[in-house]
Amino acid sequence: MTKSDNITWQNSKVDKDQRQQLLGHKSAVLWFTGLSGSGKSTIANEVEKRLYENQITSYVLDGDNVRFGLNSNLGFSAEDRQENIRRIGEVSKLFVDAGVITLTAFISPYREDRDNVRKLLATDEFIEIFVDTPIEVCEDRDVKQLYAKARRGEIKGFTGIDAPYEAPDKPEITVDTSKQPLATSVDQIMAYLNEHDYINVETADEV
Ligand SMILES: Nc1ncnc2c1ncn2[C@@H]1O[C@H](COP(=O)(O)OS(=O)(=O)O)[C@@H](OP(=O)(O)O)[C@H]1O
Ligand SMILES: Nc1ncnc2c1ncn2[C@@H]1O[C@H](COP(=O)(O)OP(=O)(O)O)[C@@H](O)[C@H]1O
Repeated sequence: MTKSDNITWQNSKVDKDQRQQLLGHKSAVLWFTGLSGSGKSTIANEVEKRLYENQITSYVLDGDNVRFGLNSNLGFSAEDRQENIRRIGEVSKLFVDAGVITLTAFISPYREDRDNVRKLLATDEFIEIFVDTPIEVCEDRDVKQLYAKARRGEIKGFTGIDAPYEAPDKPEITVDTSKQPLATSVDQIMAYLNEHDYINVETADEV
């Protein structure tokens, strides 16, 4: 649905398949979801590094960073989170069309919002990665001291404390950073990409 009248879709002369051929690998979104502090950014950035070292074009869209720019007019109400994820879904689709392996690190707490992004893309272009780290571990880490603030009532509607997190039903990949080291999660994701023919990387490197 669009608010604008009198707009026409403009076809390009170079298509996604050609861009993928040029880059030498398929494109897709690696959609990380999980609580604040679960490890989304850490893993996404390490996977990006590993892909780069293997000459694979990738890009990380990160919750905090995108909220400084594109989504600076959005807060943390359910409606704003929905719009946040909708926009990131659309941006991810553009990146995938450009041939890039796109990694997104957003809490994306609502199942319906994530499923709407899945619907925007082809079946094999959306890879949901559930960073299933228990809240006790996230809260214990409290990287940004936000859980402490939320417990003191200084932040309202904090995910996992007084705002919901809906876990995925059937994520393509699940990692629990309280049970496995960073390198194992990175290997697991690289292996998935290799096994499903997104990339063709000979051996796993050290993280
Ligand atoms: N109320 C509330 N709830 C959850 N998180 C909060 C909140 N306020 C600020 N923050 C900080 O914002 C980061 C989450 O932004 P996202 O864009 O990923 O959130 S969402 O997907 O729209 O739910 C999140 O970053 P991460 O820790 O990287 O997940 C927090 O640092
Ligand atoms: N096995 C692990 N995998 C990923 N992160 C880990 C692990 N163990 C500890 N951490 C730490 O947990 C924190 C996760 O923070 P971050 O990646 O910013 O999470 P998120 O993006 O989900 O908010 C980082 O400080 C990271 O160093």
